[in-house]
Amino acid sequence: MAAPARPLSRFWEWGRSIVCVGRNYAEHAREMGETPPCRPLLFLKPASAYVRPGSPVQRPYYCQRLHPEPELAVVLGRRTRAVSRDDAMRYVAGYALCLDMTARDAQDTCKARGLPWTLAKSFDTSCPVSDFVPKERVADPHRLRLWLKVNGQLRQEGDTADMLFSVPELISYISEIITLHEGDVILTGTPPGVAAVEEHDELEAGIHGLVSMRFTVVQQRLGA
Ligand SMILES: O=C([O-])CC(=O)C(=O)O
Ligand SMILES: [Mg+2]
Repeated sequence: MAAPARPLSRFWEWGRSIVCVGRNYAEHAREMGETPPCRPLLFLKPASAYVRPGSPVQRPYYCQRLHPEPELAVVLGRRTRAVSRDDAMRYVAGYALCLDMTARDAQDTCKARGLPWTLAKSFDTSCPVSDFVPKERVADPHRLRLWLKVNGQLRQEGDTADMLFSVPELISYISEIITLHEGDVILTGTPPGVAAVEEHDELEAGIHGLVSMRFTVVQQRLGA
């Protein structure tokens, strides 16, 4: 039998929407000087933000403070529109680890001026993505440990148990606003401990016992 034209194991090649949740861990909201939100904060990345191991992560030319945010990514398996919390998990095909690469200085400027976060969050290579983990390998997405090492040193670690809004709550809430499709992804927010990385740094991140990935940071140079 021919392989499916759009295998979920390579969702980054054809999935369309990357819906990101911000401040979904109270401690990260606080370290950003924000109060934990009473409903999920949403923003988007384009599909061109995906980058796979083997290619570098760019620090944009306008950025001095690039923060990698390790996050559990939920991959949808079919069209998901206004689903209830009780039904939501039936729409999940699997998971991945993504880095929500953030130009923190650009974000600070956007926040101060009341502007959207596009320059801070949506640039090329702003979504490094691991291999796909089928849902059968994850008994409970709220019992996972996320980690990030920079140049071999542990930089950030957190438990998905500490999310403010659970995976079914996020799917239900988002799907009432944005119709999701097979291969689309929800990034569920980062635990606390974010810090800047520099050109040539080696990033390694993963979900304990499930998946890991490596990337090198390069400086974007216009015209190069
Ligand atoms: O940039 C931020 O602080 C918001 C965000 O993406 C997160 O909490 O994961
Ligand atoms: Mg994030």
